[in-house]
Amino acid sequence: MLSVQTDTRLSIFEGLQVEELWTASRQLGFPSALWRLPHKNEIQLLISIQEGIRKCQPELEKLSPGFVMSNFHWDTNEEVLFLEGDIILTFSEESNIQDIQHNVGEEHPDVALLVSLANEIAKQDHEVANSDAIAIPDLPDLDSRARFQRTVELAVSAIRQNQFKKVVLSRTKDLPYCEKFQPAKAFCKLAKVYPHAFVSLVNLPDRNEMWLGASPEALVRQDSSGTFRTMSLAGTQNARSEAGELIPKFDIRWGEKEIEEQALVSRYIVECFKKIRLREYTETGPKTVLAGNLYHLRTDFEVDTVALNFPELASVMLKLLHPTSAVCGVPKLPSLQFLTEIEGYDRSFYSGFLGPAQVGGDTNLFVNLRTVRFKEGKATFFAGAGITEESIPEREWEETEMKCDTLLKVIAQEF
Ligand SMILES: C=C(O[C@H]1C=CC=C(C(=O)O)[C@@H]1O)C(=O)O
Repeated sequence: MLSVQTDTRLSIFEGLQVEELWTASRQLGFPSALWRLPHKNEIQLLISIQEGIRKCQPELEKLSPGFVMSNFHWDTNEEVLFLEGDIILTFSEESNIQDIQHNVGEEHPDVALLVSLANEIAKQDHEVANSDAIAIPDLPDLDSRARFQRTVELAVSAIRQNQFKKVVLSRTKDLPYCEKFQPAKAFCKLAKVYPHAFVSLVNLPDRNEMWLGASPEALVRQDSSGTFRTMSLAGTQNARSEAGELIPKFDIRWGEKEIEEQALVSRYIVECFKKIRLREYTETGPKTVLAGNLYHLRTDFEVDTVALNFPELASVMLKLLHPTSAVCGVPKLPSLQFLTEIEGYDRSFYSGFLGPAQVGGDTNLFVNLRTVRFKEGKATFFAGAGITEESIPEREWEETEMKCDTLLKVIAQEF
């Protein structure tokens, strides 16, 4: 598909801010995605004007610029959601438009409508606050706590009976949110607070859902120079002391449980490379990394796909890797079966994958973690924890609470 770049000074988008365009696009019912890659300043906004949400095979190197999103339960022959990049705007940190790519000309009536609505919104009162938009309950949710801890006990006993070695069990936390809540504002706040994360906000109008997240975990990345990257991420510790201060990285000590939990994920990735007889990869780590309010253990893997003449590596690895043992378990099939039966809810897009494909020649898919779904006045936070033989149910519950807090503490605060 033809992609045209516009001189931003001559564009009808000139002067518009990311939040105005996001809100206008949402009001007009256009599927859209907003994201900020880890350690980057630019924010990108993709709007699908013409076709709504499509489905496609994730043959990543063959896709036109767009945004991919998949459920956790994804069979490798199944298609994934694809938001076509009819317009892709790049904003600087100060929210100025730096670059515009589009398949749809600026003379298209829907583009004109979008811009005129965004201009209207820009003129409106900016004082609408996000404060108190999400109500945080004072009381712990004892029912779901007891239920989750029971699933952990059952997992530990299944592990002791050698049904599997590790399983990642997850849960949700539902909170009401009101009309005042502005997701694009929450996105900008998360992007500022979590420079290490892949921060994203996706609007899926046909489901009447929005997904906001700050993921610490890359699944497959392949840039235009042909470097492929993935990582194993597991093991969790609070990064803040009781006084709320950041604990220095060098003070963090990992127990055997976490070291083994993360090593299982690394081994799983190496097994995937072995399946395709790929030996030329570099492996760095494990090292302690900060992810929002938490520390994790991470090992990075890198492959030069040009040297190996393997341009489709990202697509091949996506099918092999998902679901990794950071979100499912080891071995994959019995742990998947166990969690599907025991969790008692549908993970939907949580612990699936999402991200831009072929935008500027780069593909960056992340595991959909530290995420919240907004639907019909209910904000549903999702979090999981890796369960091994040594797991203590209460601690695993606390870990899922801390993971929910990664988003909750930031977006429920006053703006
Ligand atoms: C499953 C989640 O995190 C994964 C990634 C990092 C650490 C994890 C852990 O320590 O259990 C999980 O494997 C989640 O955030 O919901």
